[in-house]
Amino acid sequence: MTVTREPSSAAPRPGRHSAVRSLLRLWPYVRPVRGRLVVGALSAVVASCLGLLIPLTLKWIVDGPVAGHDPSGVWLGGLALLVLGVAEAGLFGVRRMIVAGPLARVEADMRAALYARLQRLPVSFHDRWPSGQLLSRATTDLMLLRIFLSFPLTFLLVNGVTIVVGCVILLQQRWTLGLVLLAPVVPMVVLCSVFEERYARTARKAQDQIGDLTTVVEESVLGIRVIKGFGRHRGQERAFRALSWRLWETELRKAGLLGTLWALIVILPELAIGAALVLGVVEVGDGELSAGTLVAFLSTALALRWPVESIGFLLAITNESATATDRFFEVMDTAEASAEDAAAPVSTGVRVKEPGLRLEGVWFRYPDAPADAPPVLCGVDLRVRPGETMALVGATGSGKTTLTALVPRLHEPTAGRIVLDGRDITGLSRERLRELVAVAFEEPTLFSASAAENVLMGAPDAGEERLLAALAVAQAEFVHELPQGRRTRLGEQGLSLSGGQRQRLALARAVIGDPRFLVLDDPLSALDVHTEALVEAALREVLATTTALVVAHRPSTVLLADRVALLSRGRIAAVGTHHELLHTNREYASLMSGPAGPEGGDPR
Ligand SMILES: Nc1ncnc2c1ncn2[C@@H]1O[C@H](COP(=O)(O)OP(=O)(O)OP(=O)(O)O)[C@@H](O)[C@H]1O
Repeated sequence: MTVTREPSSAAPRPGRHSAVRSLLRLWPYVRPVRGRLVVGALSAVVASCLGLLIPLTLKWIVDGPVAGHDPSGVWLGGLALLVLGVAEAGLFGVRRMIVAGPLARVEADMRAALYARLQRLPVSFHDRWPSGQLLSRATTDLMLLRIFLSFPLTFLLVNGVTIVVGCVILLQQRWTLGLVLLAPVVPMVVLCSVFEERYARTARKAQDQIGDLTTVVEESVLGIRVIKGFGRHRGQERAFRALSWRLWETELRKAGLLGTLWALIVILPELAIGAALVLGVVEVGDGELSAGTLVAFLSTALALRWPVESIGFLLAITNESATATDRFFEVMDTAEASAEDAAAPVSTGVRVKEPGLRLEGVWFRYPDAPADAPPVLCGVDLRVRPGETMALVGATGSGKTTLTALVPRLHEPTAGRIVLDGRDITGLSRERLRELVAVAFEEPTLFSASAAENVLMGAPDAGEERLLAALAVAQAEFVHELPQGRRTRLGEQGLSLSGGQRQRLALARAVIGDPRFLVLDDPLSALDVHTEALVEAALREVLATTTALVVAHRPSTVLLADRVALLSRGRIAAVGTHHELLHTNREYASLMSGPAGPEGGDPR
């Protein structure tokens, strides 16, 4: 068995739009640099059209100075060719200089917008979307879009104009030969539209598979300890190889489609040029056409080869970019549709003059839970008085963590409401709610910043004194022993620390802001008995002035609380002091004394 997630199509996605409609959605990001893009495109159009003057100059040289044996005229013609070549190259260079910087800005702006949106998305969104899918959208997809804006977007226009101008020149030179050259246009248009549809599907598949692969790599790196500990590296390797194999197959299909299109796009015009050459030579032989005109005609046709041939390649990148745009906006749109505030039940606005924390008829079911699964919480009523510490006890899987996540609005209740100091939390701004409520989870997450920065996340404006006090409460003074003291940078996710050290830093982060409400999800589970006793002694002082809800598995943690609430089958089954419940409630007594609880869980 491997620990990889399902290929992701987990990431929900709507049906595909046309490539143009998808790409038009980039406009708000491209708008600020539109001037530069237009100037860049115009320079490239002028450069490309200057290239088309070269065959006309050749015609002048052949029919004029060469036919008239005029060496100075040939030199003049050569000089004109040189000037045209230099001007063409110079203008293409100018275009690059004009657009490179602004387009890097567009990419950075889009990435920043995506990152900001990801930060604001509800936890339920992150539960649903594999992280690799989000990573690949923020990196490879956005890079692809920058490449599209700087190259294919301009060159689809430039090559289109060049082909039209070239065709006019060809028809003007000799319309009969011109028609021969234009004959492949209709089959090529049909081919391109069939290709567009097929390539779009395959490109989408490949980009999603890159996301899946990124997820596997990310999970393997983050979970390297588990993988090594269980000797699962071969299984992981197999999973990775299977996914890369699938990606390889899709990439081969893409290459096959592109190869077929390219071959036809190259062969059809070559055949037409061959036919025109034969006809042209016959006409020159019959004296109906000058040699210079034939040279100019064929040079123009050859000059149009690259613009025509590149169309397949440009269409391919355009298609992939449309897919990348869809993938980018799938996240941005989901965010708009399911942003926390939008998902929140409408605030009743009722002000109850009652301090403390109250849960009223709270129901909750995870959005991605199976349809036949019962709700995790089924009408929870609980009141925590101001300054009181309420322990929340229940069997494993009874919904304690879920309940605590509702208070800081990491999830929204399906029904019912949560009231802090008489105000429905849905009526409080996010900032106000974060000021009022601090949380510490059983699985402490630290960031690759210094120990002090991690703690100060709980109160960015707190000074040195409060930082030291919070570290003392959490018995996290070990940070002073680190190589650079509390300024020591912690490794990724704080993995350079022990589980207990991480928990203590997370606890310090929760208490530093001196919050009115403290929600602790079994915050001492990784501590040894001695350290736990020290933290509890210090925490008692903090809890004396704070209204707290503390998930507890062990009697020692329960004893921190004034009262205990027993969560069972989605409801609060009993509330009382630890000793009252021990004597009056068999389920509670069994949970606290060790044997498996009634839900079959391990009460630890
Ligand atoms: N993101 C999720 N999506 C769907 N179901 C979930 C999700 N998270 C938790 N659950 C389910 O919700 C139920 C309650 O989980 P929760 O983590 O709240 O239990 P708990 O009482 O805190 O357990 P423990 O004591 O082991 O920490 C479990 O059945 C779990 O499988």
